[in-house]
Amino acid sequence: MAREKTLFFQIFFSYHVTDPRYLVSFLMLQIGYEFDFKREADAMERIGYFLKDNNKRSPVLVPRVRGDIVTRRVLVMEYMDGIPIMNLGDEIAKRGINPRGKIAAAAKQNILGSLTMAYGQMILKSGFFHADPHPGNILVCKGSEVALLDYGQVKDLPDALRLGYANLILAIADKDPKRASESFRELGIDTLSHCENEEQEMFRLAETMFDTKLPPGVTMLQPFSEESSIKKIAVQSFPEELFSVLRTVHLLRGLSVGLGINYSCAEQWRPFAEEALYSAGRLKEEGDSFREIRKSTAVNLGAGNRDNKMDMSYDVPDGVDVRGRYDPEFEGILTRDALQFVADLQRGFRNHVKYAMDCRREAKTRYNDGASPRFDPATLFIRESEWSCAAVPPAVADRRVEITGPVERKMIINALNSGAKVFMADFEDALSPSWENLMRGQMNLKDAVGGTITFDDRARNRVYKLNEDKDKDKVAKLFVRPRGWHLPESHVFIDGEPATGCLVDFGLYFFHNYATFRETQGAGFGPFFYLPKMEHSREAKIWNRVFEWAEKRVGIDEGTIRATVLIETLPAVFQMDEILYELRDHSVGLNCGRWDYIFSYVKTFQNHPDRILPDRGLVGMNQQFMKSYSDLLIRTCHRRGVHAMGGMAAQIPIKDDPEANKAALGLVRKDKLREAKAGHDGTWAAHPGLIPACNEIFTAHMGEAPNQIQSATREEAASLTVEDLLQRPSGVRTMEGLRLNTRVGIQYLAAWLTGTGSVPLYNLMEDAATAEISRVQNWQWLRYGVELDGTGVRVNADLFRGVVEEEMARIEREVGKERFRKGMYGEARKIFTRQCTARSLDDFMTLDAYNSIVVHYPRDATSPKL
Ligand SMILES: CC(=O)SCCNC(=O)CCNC(=O)[C@H](O)C(C)(C)COP(=O)(O)OP(=O)(O)OC[C@H]1O[C@@H](n2cnc3c(N)ncnc32)[C@H](O)[C@@H]1OP(=O)(O)O
Ligand SMILES: O=CC(=O)O
Repeated sequence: MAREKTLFFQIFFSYHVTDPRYLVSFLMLQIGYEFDFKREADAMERIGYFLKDNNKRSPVLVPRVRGDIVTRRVLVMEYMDGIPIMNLGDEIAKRGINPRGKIAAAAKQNILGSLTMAYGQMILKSGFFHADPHPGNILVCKGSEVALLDYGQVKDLPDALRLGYANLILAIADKDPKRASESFRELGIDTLSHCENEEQEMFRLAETMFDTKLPPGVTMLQPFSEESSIKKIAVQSFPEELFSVLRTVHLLRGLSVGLGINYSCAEQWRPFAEEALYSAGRLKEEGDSFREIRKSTAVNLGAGNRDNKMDMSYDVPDGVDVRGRYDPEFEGILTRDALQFVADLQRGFRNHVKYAMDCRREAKTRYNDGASPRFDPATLFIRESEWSCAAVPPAVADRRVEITGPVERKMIINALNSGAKVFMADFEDALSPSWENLMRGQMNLKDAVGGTITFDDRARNRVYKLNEDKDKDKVAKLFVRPRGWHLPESHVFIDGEPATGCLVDFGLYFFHNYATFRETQGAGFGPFFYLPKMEHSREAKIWNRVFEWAEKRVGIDEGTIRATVLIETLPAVFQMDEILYELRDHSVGLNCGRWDYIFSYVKTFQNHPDRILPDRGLVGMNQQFMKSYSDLLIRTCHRRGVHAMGGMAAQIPIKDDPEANKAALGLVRKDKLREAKAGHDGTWAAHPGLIPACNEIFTAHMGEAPNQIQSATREEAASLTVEDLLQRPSGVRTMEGLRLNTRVGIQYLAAWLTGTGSVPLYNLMEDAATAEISRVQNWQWLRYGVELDGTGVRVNADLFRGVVEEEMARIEREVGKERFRKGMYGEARKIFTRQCTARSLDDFMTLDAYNSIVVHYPRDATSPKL
């Protein structure tokens, strides 16, 4: 902070050294103001009202004044209970909080975010602002709320300067040197530049003076170094009124340095600058690009602006902190009541989830020490006794073809219209869980359940909407797959911790849709869910309790929410009866999540050199461990009276090669025929183009019967042994296998990092589960230095480095230079390589990659790393 003050005075002197009267009059004026308490009280009230009027909740606390007893010499105001921001470090230490941990980072972001928001609004929207954010004037109160004290130094910017400054903020945020130069002129900042690249230097000067962001690695600016813009450009005149802005920005920068958060206030203030210029008629709403800018910022120029309000934050209940970008469109999802519902869920179940994750870690240690998953003797009675799950709801008795896909608007409409019986709308493996994707996904589902969803594809002049006769069963029934228990939602903090991702997905979807869903889709049942990646029945028990809790909370009949559990981890195959038992009142079957299952095989046996997989392409349903798993699942489900769903063939239609397309479709048909014959009640399709074939095969096999629950008992599967279930898949390991894993893994991650969670690659569907196989298989081959068949070559770090290099070059050739340059391939390569070469295998690649897509408000504030 002291450094920032020095910098401010250095700049001050450099501009006014020729006329010391400036400094004397400036100081006299400020000192006079400091001792006029009546003026101070008025300023405090004016700013307090302004911030309250323009926000649902003021970003900072402004003390209330006891106006009746204020005089020029006496100021009486509300007592603010907090600690000075200078003591924040001590307080964090005193409370035993890790100063570099997530909680401390979250608190600091909150503090700086609140101050930035308040100052942006005051300076740019009102022009009347508190001009003294030095640390002594900032208190940190309960829940990281910030109180702003001491209104002795306030500034009332003339409109011309306020708008000129708004223009400069946009120039800095947009990195537009031309606009910055124009703004300088507009503000009356004259320079005497004789340097070569004058416009660029002016822009650097603008950034140095009016933005908080420091260049990478710099913690202190050196304004008078030979390289500095101030040296290169002599500032001849500078409007005195702007000094308070300059000083405020520099104090904010000092705070940000102190808090360890390097961020750009110009970027954060862009919406306020736009609002100011827009209201003054200087910025026109022109076409899509302007709307896009508005969408991507936190400003509310939409409905909320009609009454001239600018709501910049969600209305949250106590203990809830939404760190994701504010968007007025998301407000319909993030209502106070919905957030309260999610917070109550989180509070009720967080300890159960933590315990379950601890148990996962313990089991992992056992497997790493040589044990294998097995049936649990303690739950023999569940496996051996006769019991059934609750009857299948009539609305979903027939599930012969289910389509899956991310919660993307057009795909939701296409999937619901596709002719499939069910659409599994995915917040999990097919979705990259960015804030935007999650919130838009919730909005899309709400519209889908309400039957109002439409999508206007202007480029193709096509409007998408739901099939007209939805009452005639032409619209697929919706199942929603929330994320797995392990994934956090780092844009929503509850009581200082990131929320559990699946509780946010479930909570928001359930809260907004349960009533309509039950009326229009579920015939009194629902909503319906798919539950992923569980390893043990204790995790199913948590879900069961969540369902009971939700039913009770909203007053619907117990046992009417229904869920299908994906059996997609190796330990879970030994827990199928137990999982159904825990969910017996809420179950509607199990599903063979084959891709995650393969991934889990490698993960579970990561320390078992005798379990190394062949090429990924060879690990199909014909391998003994895969076939046995599907057979046992069918037997288990049918014995308990629920659906045994098949899985996903990876082939998708191939548009430009009829022969290849025929072959791909042939493989899908073969896979579906195997499933139907084995006794599955239905299957998954990745693409609408596969639905007719899947339908035809299941219908040919099942006829008019809605399922095979009664007819395909598969009693003989009871004799399957542990060895059948664990048998290592056979086949060769090849250089091409290693290469394919590498280019698929990197391309998938590159797509995921840019917001796409399922992609077609080499004519196959790729999502997080299939990409995980590529990752863990490379890791396994590297870890054990496997010999590639027919070459005598062993996989090692050098070989892998070369493969990565060559495959990156191939990807660049395939996708084209331009797309490659603009994409996230470099970052994806880094993550994928790190994951494949790590000493110990990370549980999930997406946990690591998630750090790259979490964006907290304010943007660029450091996000807690997982
Ligand atoms: C292992 C697991 O967890 S499996 C479950 C998770 N994975 C999934 O759900 C994958 C779902 N499938 C998909 O995402 C896509 O089909 C992909 C990425 C595999 C292929 O996508 P694309 O190559 O873009 O498909 P393509 O161009 O052939 O699409 C043609 C049309 O079908 C639509 N479409 C494709 N797949 C789907 C789908 N799953 N649901 C709804 N519509 C779809 C497209 O939107 C497009 O519509 P349009 O003609 O109106 O524009
Ligand atoms: O989630 C499905 C899978 O196959 O994995």
